[in-house]
Amino acid sequence: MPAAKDPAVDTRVPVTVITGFLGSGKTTLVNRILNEKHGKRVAVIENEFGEVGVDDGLLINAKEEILEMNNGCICCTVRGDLIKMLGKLAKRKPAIEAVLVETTGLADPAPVAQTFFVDEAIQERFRLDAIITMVDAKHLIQHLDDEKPEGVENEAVEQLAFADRVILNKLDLVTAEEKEEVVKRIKGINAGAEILECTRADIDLKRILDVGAFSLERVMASEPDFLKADGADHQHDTSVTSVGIELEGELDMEKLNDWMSTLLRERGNDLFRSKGLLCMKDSDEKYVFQGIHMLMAFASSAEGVGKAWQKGEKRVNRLVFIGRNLNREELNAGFRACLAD
Ligand SMILES: Nc1nc2c(ncn2[C@@H]2O[C@H](COP(=O)(O)OP(=O)(O)OP(=O)(O)O)[C@@H](O)[C@H]2O)c(=O)[nH]1
Repeated sequence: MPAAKDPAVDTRVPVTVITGFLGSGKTTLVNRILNEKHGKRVAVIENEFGEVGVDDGLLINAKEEILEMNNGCICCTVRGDLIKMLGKLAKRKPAIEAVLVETTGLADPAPVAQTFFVDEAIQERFRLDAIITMVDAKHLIQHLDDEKPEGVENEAVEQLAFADRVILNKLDLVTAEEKEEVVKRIKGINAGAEILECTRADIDLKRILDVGAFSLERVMASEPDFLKADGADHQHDTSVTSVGIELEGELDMEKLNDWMSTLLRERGNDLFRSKGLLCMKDSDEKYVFQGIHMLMAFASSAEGVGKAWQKGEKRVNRLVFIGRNLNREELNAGFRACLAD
């Protein structure tokens, strides 16, 4: 086992892994951290599930470094990319002082954590500070109870089990009784992690950043093979897929609203997540669509959500659906029909 360094003299760059199911509020938390005047040079590594990335358009225009990894899942195929990115960050001048890794909503955090202990060069420069798991208070129980095919992990359970801190987000969407039920379920999976309650990821960042909460010894005590696992032992639920659509042209807001409302009302159970960056007829603003099961919302860059279209930026609509039983042709045709005449 690699020797642990004394945290008091450990000068390595702290890395915070932000995990949590699809739509739980990870990007909202990253934006909050980037907005905060903490005076640190922070780099963000983003990994999104799906064929079309949207999160780059949702992160605020920060001076910080944002690195995208969208060619696969961070917990299996792209671990090499993560190591390469960290290697590059380590050479930055002036030096990066903190790294945030936002995983996909379907990632198992264990192999991501393992990266910081199996690669010597990474271990020299970085230390895994904490695994933070975001929880959508409204939808967590549904995801914990989701029946998986034989041998397939439930990501929502894994993400909680591995958490050093749990952020119980979206309290505005649940009653006090519902919240208590969610807390009970979280404690049933992970009794040791501190639970921080909030809405819109509004928490005291001192409770999650540079807290030295990850303990290799503790993980090894419950998972003795943690450092030996090669990622091949965990299987994703292949019935959950994504459909990404990229389409040029201006959309008709009314048609889009009608189509999306009907789609989420009828298919919301299977549609875990939908999100998009959109171009509306007669508007220079970039619109953001956010869907989580049956809940949906539109916002625009005029309201401070996402970034406005940049000068010279090609105005292409990007929309992604993640869920079960997705019908690609139907989704493509439905979206295309929302184009303005
Ligand atoms: N009502 C409510 N909505 C929230 C809260 N926190 C975040 N949201 C909204 O939930 C949606 C998803 O938030 P994100 O931060 O994009 O979630 P995410 O975990 O990054 O999503 P993925 O990366 O797609 O897995 C957005 O529309 C947010 O504005 C909250 O506390 N309450």
